[in-house]
Amino acid sequence: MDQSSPCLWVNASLFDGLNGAAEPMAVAVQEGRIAWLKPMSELNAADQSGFECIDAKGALMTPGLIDCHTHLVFGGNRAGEFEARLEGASYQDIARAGGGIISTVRATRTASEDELFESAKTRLQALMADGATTVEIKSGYGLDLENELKMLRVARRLGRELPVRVVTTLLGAHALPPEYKDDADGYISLVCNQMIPAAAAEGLADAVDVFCEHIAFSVEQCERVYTAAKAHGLAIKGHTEQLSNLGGSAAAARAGALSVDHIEYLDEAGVKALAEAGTVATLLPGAFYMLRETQLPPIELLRRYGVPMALATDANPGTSPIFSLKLMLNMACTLFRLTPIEALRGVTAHGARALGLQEEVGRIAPGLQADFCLWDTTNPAELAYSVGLPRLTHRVVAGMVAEKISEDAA
Ligand SMILES: N=CN[C@@H](CCC(=O)O)C(=O)O
Ligand SMILES: [Zn+2]
Repeated sequence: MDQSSPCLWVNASLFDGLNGAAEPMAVAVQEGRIAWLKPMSELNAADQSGFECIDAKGALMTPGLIDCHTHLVFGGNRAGEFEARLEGASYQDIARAGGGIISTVRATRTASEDELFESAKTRLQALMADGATTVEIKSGYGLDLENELKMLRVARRLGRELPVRVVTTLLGAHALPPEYKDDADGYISLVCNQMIPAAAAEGLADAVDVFCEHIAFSVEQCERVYTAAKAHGLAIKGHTEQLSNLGGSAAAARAGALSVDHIEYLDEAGVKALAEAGTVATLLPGAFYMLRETQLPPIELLRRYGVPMALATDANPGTSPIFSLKLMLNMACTLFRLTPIEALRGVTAHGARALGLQEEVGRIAPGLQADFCLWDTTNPAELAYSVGLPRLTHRVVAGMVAEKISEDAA
């Protein structure tokens, strides 16, 4: 991505990733990074020299949005499973009968790298059209060495070819592939001894994730994966407490996980463990909605213990075929009772923390990469309040206007 020439964005209604500003702000960008911020009332002529001035005309400026949990690369789709669930089958029943994740594994294994790239590109573009500038993408539908690496190569290529930062996560421990039926420990050995070393050696993964659940892997098996990941210098994350409480979140936190995700069944001991370890709780209201779950994540406890809450789409063909972070803002408020500002922090500052990128993206602050969005409103709460509007007018990545959707705002 090219670096931009020095730009001064003036008259912005700023939400900096944590809080809103009381008055219009000027934001200076140099060499793709935020150089400084100033209230408009303090801006003088000398500040502006050497900068190209762009008038935001009062538009809301937010950090570029961060989707810290997606499964964007996959073959086929699961519309049939959606229909079966509407007729009464549960996600767990479908998984135990060899459908669910395993049906996407079959379609992903037979797809070529180019086919996976093209379909994932369309999904990623949908997220970008909604303001995403950083997107995490997991493997997890290959479940053998060759196909897990294939998925990660596609994810890396998406980051190279599109104006968006892509963070990749190896999710070999997502489900038990048919070849290892009745030998989950043997499969975990494959993940630890072959997938993790290969993904690390080829620079294909930034982190390693697991699915800790009765229909997937035990706490002990997940701990083996964490140990191997850390030995190869990779960050760790977990799908935990989505369908039951196994204690997977506390185990992940003890191992130093960046985030634990889903967490509908998390209890107070688990919340305490997150607070002690500084692990982020990632909320995924899309899966909660699609599975018509009733168990709510422990939002009040997370607030009480000061655990940062990230928010993501979990975009995937089974539990969350939803490619809009803005819809997640609304769902986090309507379903989980987050405030609009908490929800926005979830897709900005706290989303960045869930990826270990808090010194790089997620806030509009000096030194960070200049990734931001302009919206045709002045009120941050409207991003969560309304679905379909307000419009994104500009998406800026590393100081460059990657998309200018409208002439109205600047
Ligand atoms: N919970 C496990 N994995 C995914 C679902 C994947 C699928 O059903 O294809 C999730 O995050 O919801
Ligand atoms: Zn997931």
